[in-house]
Amino acid sequence: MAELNFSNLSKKFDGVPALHEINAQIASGEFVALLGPSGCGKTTLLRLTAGFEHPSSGTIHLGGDKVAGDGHFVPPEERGVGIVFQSYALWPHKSVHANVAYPLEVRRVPRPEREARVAEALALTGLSAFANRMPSQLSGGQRQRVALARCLVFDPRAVLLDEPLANLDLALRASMHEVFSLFHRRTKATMLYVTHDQGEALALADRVAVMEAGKIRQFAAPEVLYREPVDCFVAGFVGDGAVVSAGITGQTRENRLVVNVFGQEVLSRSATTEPSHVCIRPESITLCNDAPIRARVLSCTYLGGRFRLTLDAAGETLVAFASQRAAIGETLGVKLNDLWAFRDPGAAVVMAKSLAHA
Ligand SMILES: Nc1ncnc2c1ncn2[C@@H]1O[C@H](COP(=O)(O)OP(=O)(O)OP(=O)(O)O)[C@@H](O)[C@H]1O
Repeated sequence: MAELNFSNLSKKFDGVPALHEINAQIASGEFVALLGPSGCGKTTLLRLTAGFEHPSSGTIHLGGDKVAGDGHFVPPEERGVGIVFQSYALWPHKSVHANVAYPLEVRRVPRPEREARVAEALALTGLSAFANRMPSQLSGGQRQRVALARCLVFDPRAVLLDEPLANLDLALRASMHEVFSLFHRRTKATMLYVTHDQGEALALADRVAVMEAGKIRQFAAPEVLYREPVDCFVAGFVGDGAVVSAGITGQTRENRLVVNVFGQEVLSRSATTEPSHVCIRPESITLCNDAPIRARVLSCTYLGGRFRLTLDAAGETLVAFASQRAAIGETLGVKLNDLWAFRDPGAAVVMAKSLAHA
């Protein structure tokens, strides 16, 4: 397996930027998810890595070799990357065994070795009993496992997956998460996984690159994205909760900030002393009758074991968990603790604009 490196990578289609100055390093054996809304450039980054597109500028290195950029271009079939598509892309007239064996036939691997490697790939993906079936005789999840086995069998330098679970129903998606995790643990493959489903990205990846409008906004471990988002976009896109503007009023000896939220002083973790916003996750909210921040219940949904409430506090929508059902329209007290404060890069611009108007 090999590390993957993007350096100042940009791509334009007919002069319109789809990716802008992407810089990222993916370690050998790392599982990275590309997460972002439709049109943010995830698939374009994957296609550039596979060799289906040429970069407009910048370079891509795979395992230390330059595969694209600066006048170099290694074609897809020579990059040694495996690709798993949403549509499975299996040969319909070949059995499961023949589909998985195909990449080895193309590479002229001798039959005994081929048989051993196919058997191993089928065992790894739990498909040994299905070797003689045709793709039409398999479920969607089983077909996707064949695509995974076909990818794994030739020992690729990296595995690229483009929304591989998008065609499957919710229950099957959850069980496929375990298949992907197991696949990754056993093969130690370098994996680049495109999804717009944040649950999938946070559950599966070692690190997640959150993209928006052709740029990477934050590239970090799932728990860091959730607990320490760098800007309003990431805070709002990843995880549940609210993003509210807030100003600093003090600092504790433990380097916690005291910020003013809804007219109350609240302790916050932060990487800056000039925050513009706080991120309020459900875990930061305790509901208690005598708390000074008052919030009106907008909705109450039973999640099994607990209720998810949406609350209106001074015009902002908060999300909280409760052990008991709350009535819609009821007013509750909200206590905030352990928020995350950050400075949104856009905040300075907003301030400058409003000053200019004044
Ligand atoms: N071949 C192409 N020609 C012109 N524009 C393209 C082409 N491929 C992609 N684009 C544009 O580049 C931008 C990024 O597209 P891309 O498919 O990478 O987004 P994405 O994040 O994968 O979206 P989705 O989640 O909807 O698949 C979009 O604005 C898209 O319209």
